[in-house]
Amino acid sequence: MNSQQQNEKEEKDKRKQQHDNDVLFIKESVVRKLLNWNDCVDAMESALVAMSSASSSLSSTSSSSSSQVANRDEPFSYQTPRTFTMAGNDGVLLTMPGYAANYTLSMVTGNNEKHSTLACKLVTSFAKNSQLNPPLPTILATILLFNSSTGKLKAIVDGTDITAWRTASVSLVATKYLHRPQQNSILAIVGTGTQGRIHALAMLNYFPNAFTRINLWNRTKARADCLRDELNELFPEVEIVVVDTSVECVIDADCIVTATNSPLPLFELKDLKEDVHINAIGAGINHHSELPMEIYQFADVFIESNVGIQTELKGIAEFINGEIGEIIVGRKHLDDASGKRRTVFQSMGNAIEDGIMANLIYQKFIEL
Ligand SMILES: NC(=O)C1=CN([C@@H]2O[C@H](COP(=O)(O)OP(=O)(O)OC[C@H]3O[C@@H](n4cnc5c(N)ncnc54)[C@H](OP(=O)(O)O)[C@@H]3O)[C@@H](O)[C@H]2O)C=CC1
Ligand SMILES: O=C([O-])C1=[NH+]CCC1
Repeated sequence: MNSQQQNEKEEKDKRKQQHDNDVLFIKESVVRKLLNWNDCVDAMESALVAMSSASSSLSSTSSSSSSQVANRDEPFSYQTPRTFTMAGNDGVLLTMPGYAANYTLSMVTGNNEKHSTLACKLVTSFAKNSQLNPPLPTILATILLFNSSTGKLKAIVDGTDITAWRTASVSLVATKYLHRPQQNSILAIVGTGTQGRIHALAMLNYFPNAFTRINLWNRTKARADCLRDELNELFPEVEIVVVDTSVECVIDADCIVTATNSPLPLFELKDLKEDVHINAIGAGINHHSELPMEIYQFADVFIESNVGIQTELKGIAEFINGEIGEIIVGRKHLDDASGKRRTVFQSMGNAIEDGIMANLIYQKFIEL
């Protein structure tokens, strides 16, 4: 190491020491600059694996087993079902604490260094925010990130974009493992709010050349028109079509994203192709109101984590085939015998994803 490199290293160590003493605030505009699809997908794949390790299922059900797993080398995680505090008729505050350990971020860091993270996301959902002037996002989030060895708060990270990007990135991982889009595919985005928009961007960026057409549907058509204009600018080679009904949106689609607050199903089983993958993101009354029960019944259904299903996915628990992480680590396989297959990724969102994302943003921030 020459003297210039030595100085740079000392400078960096000093800055790190300073960061260890301070509580950092990482604001939205900074978080946004540090997000990119490959890193987020890598991080979310690690999160899904950490949630599905054998140790994680033990640790999420009993406190004594969590001490048994503490010395293991494999990735594992611990989280409890999130809490919901109603705030009047239109709002709710969710608390989402989680701990993940021994996970790697090889695509981001280029090595197999192990990481751990302890975090709690506080997230609100206020249905009428889009009607404000100027409008606010419906979902607003903040992530408290702790030193996972001492418990000392190390950063407060704006979590609104993280929530959007991590949800779409988890859908990308689910789509990759359950479906893998082929060339000349058609994508349907049902609901073009924050999640619908970020999913469209994610799918087009991460699976380049797969989708030749995107069908967009939104209850308020102007919002779908806006997204069409944005996508036309960014992806002139893709045909973007705004349609009048949610059924029209999905009827010829190979891959579907539903991202609405609809309390009622948006289409039926008979409206779908035989070989189709659905990422079901939105929550109406609960996290499975956008699809009719018969779709869950006649599809392979995968989720992120078994934690919280008894409260949030109760109505479909009997149809769930497993966690995405179980497919990633090879503990479960899709039955390929039929040739044609309907798959559903029922998304819920959870704390481990947010903790791993917040820690990734923190690492990138202190290395700027
Ligand atoms: N799985 C996960 O990890 C996450 C899930 N979510 C869920 O995703 C959904 C979308 O969130 P987000 O995009 O942030 O919210 P937005 O408010 O940005 O978008 C809401 C969308 O739902 C549509 N919508 C609302 N009510 C109905 C209805 N009755 N019928 C049809 N469409 C309806 C809206 O249409 P319009 O424009 O006409 O109002 C809009 O397209 C929510 O349910 C949210 O809870 C959010 C974050 C993470
Ligand atoms: O995981 C999440 O952050 C949320 N899921 C539904 C509303 C917010």
